[in-house]
Amino acid sequence: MVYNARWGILATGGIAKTFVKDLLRDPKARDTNDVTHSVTAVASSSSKTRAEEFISDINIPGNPTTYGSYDELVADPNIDIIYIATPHSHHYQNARLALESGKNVLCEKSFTVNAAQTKILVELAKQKKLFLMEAVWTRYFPLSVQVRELIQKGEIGEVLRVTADNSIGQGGWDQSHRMLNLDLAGGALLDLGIYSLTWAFQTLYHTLPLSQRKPPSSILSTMVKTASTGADEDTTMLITFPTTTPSNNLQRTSHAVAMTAFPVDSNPDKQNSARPAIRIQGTKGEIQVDGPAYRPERYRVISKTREGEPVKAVREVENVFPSNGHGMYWEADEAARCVRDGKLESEGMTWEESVVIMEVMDEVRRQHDLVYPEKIESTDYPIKL
Ligand SMILES: NC(=O)C1=CN([C@@H]2O[C@H](COP(=O)(O)OP(=O)(O)OC[C@H]3O[C@@H](n4cnc5c(N)ncnc54)[C@H](OP(=O)(O)O)[C@@H]3O)[C@@H](O)[C@H]2O)C=CC1
Ligand SMILES: O=C1OC[C@@H](O)[C@H](O)[C@H]1O
Repeated sequence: MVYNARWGILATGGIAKTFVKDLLRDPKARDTNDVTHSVTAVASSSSKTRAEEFISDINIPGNPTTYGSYDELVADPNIDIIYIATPHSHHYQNARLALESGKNVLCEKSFTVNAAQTKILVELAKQKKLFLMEAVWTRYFPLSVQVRELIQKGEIGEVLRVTADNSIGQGGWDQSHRMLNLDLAGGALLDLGIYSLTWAFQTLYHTLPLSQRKPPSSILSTMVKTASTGADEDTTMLITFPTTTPSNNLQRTSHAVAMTAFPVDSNPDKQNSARPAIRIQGTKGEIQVDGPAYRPERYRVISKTREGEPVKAVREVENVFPSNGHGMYWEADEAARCVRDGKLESEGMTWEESVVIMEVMDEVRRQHDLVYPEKIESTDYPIKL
């Protein structure tokens, strides 16, 4: 039996459009034969007309219902799961609205503005027996799954160090733009740094059995804020994970350097996407992942060669994007399967891991006194933002 997930789309901005286009691509093209997707409703906080335009722009079939408010959307009985695509500042209020109304939720990254908000959403989902997932789409790429499996199989030995960079070399946004606007929880850390942290965590944390996953023992960071709004524009984190599997009785820790920036670029000339944005370094070799970190295109496995040994061939694997998609359909398939199976959370991005990553970002912000407006940081509900 094929399960069809009926989606409600909350907000009609840039990523909502990209996500819905991927939802509409033929699942069979990516060998997904057990779930399909349909969009049954779209809501815009701007107007019902905006929702109608969104539908006609993308040519969404099936005549979805349109709403001029999110309140109406969450009351629609013909929705299995709501995709939240508002700015970071609004995720807590929007996700809470959906959960309080009994709806399953896939919410864009960063999940919320702080860990306290994420914890409340998780408790609510648990209490109401609803599915809730932070939409960290990169984790569901076949490439990410393969890299995690290679690490777990010991292909590069004990992984001791990861460097992950998600820097875009862009700027010049207006102060009100969501990338810079503190009222929308803008800045590099929450928007882009989350992907560098994703790589640190999915390699050094997620690859361990659940019982062995331990939050970082130390977090050091540096941050540069933009003069215009005070949002962070260049943030680097050094994250140390406690040892869980001592090798040869050596109490070694692993660590990650997670970087993100607006003014510098992980791939400056854009001519060659074969720049490793991520390096995963182990005792027996290294896996390099070519950026951008949020939409990686390939990885290569380089085995360590000892003096006198023949050099082993470098294995390079492309991440293929079936039906010329963006790659958001893999997370959508995962969400649909979880809802179908009555799972409340996804194994690829557990609630616990989302909370730990939010706690890392809280700590980095604390170290640099980066605070968003009180309304945005608040756990009160409902608040009109
Ligand atoms: N996974 C990925 O690759 C990407 C994820 N993102 C994430 O998606 C989210 C949205 O980003 P993006 O689509 O680029 O943002 P946009 O600014 O393009 O869209 C945001 C939408 O949110 C709604 N919204 C509600 N309240 C506000 C408000 N006060 N100010 C602005 N918008 C508001 C609007 O829709 P409406 O008027 O219809 O209600 C708006 O169109 C962010 O969390 C971001 O981190 C972004 C880009 C890529
Ligand atoms: O999630 C994202 O990935 C792609 C970036 O361009 C975007 O700013 C960010 O929100």
